[in-house]
Amino acid sequence: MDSLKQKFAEKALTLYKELRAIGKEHGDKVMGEVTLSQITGGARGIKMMVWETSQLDAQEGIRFRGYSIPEIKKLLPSGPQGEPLPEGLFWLMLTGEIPTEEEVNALTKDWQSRAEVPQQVYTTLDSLPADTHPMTQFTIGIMAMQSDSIFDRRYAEGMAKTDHWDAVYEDSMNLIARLPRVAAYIYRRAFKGGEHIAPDTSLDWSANFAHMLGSDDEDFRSLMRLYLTIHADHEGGNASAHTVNLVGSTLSDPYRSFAAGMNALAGPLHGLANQEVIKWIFEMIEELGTKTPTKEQIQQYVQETLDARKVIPGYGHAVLREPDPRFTAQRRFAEEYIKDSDLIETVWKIFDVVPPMLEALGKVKNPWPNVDAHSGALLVHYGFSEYSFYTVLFGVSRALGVLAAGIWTRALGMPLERPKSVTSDWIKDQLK
Ligand SMILES: CC(=O)SCCNC(=O)CCNC(=O)[C@H](O)C(C)(C)COP(=O)(O)OP(=O)(O)OC[C@H]1O[C@@H](n2cnc3c(N)ncnc32)[C@H](O)[C@@H]1OP(=O)(O)O
Ligand SMILES: O=C([O-])CC(=O)C(=O)O
Repeated sequence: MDSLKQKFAEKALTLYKELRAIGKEHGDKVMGEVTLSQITGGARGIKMMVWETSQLDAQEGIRFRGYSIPEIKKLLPSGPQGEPLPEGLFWLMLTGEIPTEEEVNALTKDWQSRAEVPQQVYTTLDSLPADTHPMTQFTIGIMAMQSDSIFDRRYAEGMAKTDHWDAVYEDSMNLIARLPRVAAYIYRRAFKGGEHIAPDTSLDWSANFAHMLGSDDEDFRSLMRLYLTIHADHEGGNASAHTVNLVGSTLSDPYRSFAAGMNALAGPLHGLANQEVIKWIFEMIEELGTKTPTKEQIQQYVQETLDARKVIPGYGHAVLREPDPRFTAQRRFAEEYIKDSDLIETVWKIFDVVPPMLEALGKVKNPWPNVDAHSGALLVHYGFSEYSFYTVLFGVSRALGVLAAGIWTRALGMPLERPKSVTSDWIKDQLK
């Protein structure tokens, strides 16, 4: 057994026993109550699952195993310019421990050894029109690998419940190892005439992904390390993570549950907002006829969007009530690495203009930017302006969190997820 799996197995067994005992002794303890507006309002704030890998605070933002983004940046093993390696975050999410450089290097090598993508994935992708949305290609590519599922095969062979986590671990590691190759293949066939770039196995997971996309720029590698780290996990209730959890709870294997989650990420109110943001900015620049719009011009354009009864993409959040620390981390990156970008200046001006306008509407609970408000402008700076691809990048990162959490969920023996729905008549009856 590799050292990560060994370490995880020890921790998971201890927590499994602990949770069982807690459940037995305190199972009836009331942990909250549910209001009518929560039932009709998208289940905001209802606690209904255990998610070990991260927890979100409305003010502070995400903490991975207790560590904030600035702490992660300081503590995790990093690339040459100091940006954290996502391999380290994956290790942390599975074990609760900050890994050593040696441990992270071993994980990089482990993923390299699993990264070969079966030929049928490329054949399947090649059969699709090249202009099929990259997120559609991504989920089809993932599903084309499903026949390789170790969980699926072992389940059919009669695997014991206590071994489920082990098979999910193997599938998850294989998926994470392969996803950059699948994603880069989609990018190059959709936008670079099918001229593919062979992997460079001397590089870490992020730098190799950057390389296969078409860039060996050291700054872009750093951006990818940061990007793939900060998008990885956002506790369990967000739409993509929750979908993975729900589908996985039926013992559908990691390929199927992850593909399902990616279809949730592809919605414009969730991960696809990253493409919507840059599309909205490009349209604004075109309409105004200037790459350096003033705050007054931006204000006017925001008003037009609101008047057309559309949302301002990249702003607002279901949980956060302060600027997203993932937005701030990207801003800091831009301040450090990028000088004189009109587009990034525009993103910052939008940040000055939008919040008071949303606040003035009197209904928006969070007027601040989320992670998607900044990411596109950074990618455009490094030459990646094909914004329909952006959510695939998000998905590659999100795999780290949802698959790590999925391993935990199986190790803790969590049951089939099945919350309760009610009819409007039932609600009216309750109010009588
Ligand atoms: C990675 C991520 O998923 S981060 C989120 C990415 N999504 C976006 O950026 C899309 C734009 N933002 C939004 O649509 C929302 O803020 C969401 C979907 C993120 C959160 O939705 P909710 O939790 O329902 O937000 P909230 O409770 O504040 O919504 C109340 C009202 O404000 C509106 N509102 C919220 N955000 C915005 C916005 N950015 N622009 C305009 N109106 C907004 C809602 O549409 C809703 O209007 P309604 O009552 O007329 O239907
Ligand atoms: O937490 C949410 O609801 C959405 C989000 O920011 C994410 O999934 O990264």
